[in-house]
Amino acid sequence: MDRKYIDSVSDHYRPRPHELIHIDCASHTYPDGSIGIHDLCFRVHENEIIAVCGANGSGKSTLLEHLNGLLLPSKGNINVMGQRIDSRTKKDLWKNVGIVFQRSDDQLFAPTVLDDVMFGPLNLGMNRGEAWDAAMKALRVLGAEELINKIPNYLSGGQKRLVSIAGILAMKPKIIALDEPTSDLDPKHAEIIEKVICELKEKHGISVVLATHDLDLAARIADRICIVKKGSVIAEGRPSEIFYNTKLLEMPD
Ligand SMILES: Nc1ncnc2c1ncn2[C@@H]1O[C@H](COP(=O)(O)OP(=O)(O)OP(=O)(O)O)[C@@H](O)[C@H]1O
Repeated sequence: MDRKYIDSVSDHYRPRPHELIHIDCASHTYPDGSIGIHDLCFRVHENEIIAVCGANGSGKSTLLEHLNGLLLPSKGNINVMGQRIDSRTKKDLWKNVGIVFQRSDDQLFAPTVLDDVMFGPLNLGMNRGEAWDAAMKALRVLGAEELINKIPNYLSGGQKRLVSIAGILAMKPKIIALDEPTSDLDPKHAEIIEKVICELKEKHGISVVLATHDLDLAARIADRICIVKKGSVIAEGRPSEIFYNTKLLEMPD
């Protein structure tokens, strides 16, 4: 693995929180031969916010989709809470790891917001009463309960984002991955999403992995930043370690 750029000041001297996900991906190659990620090692610990940052096409979304087994390494392993994930076991992951996609339209399809948010819990085997409770609780956490009877298609971009997050939260996952959660949002909605991400960790003990181009957001809320370049993690550490590393910031794309 080419780790020559990895920041050696990383956090080996800090107490290690419990590891939830460990991805060791020698490569993920798409059917057309494009390499999405390679030589990449990525860990998610209990109760942390990780920001994955990098240029367009650097592999952020590909990495996120490995977190819940939506994609599997062509060569390599994923371990989630001690279980090795393969095509047979990946379904077990879906209740523990939820992904909110970059385009909310990819996720919303039911006739009403409530149906949409209840879909995941019902799919996990909750009865209608339990699914209703889980959906309403998730919508309340996001301050979006007044949207329950709306048609998802007609929501604003910010509302769609909130409902997409609610749909994942209602499944009570331990980890949530958010792909570009604040892109296309006005400052007010971006601020709501930022607050929600912090609360997911602080009040609900959920670990959050976000892929973002917004370095200010990453610096404000992440416990750890991973910089991805051309499919590999080239540096990781606390925001202060990453953003004061001028050598790293001056590296060309
Ligand atoms: N379905 C696919 N088929 C073929 N190649 C793909 C596919 N999805 C992604 N890729 C390729 O994999 C590489 C990584 O793409 P990825 O979408 O993970 O990057 P990203 O960092 O999320 O980009 P962006 O910031 O633009 O969303 C790119 O070269 C991309 O062209």
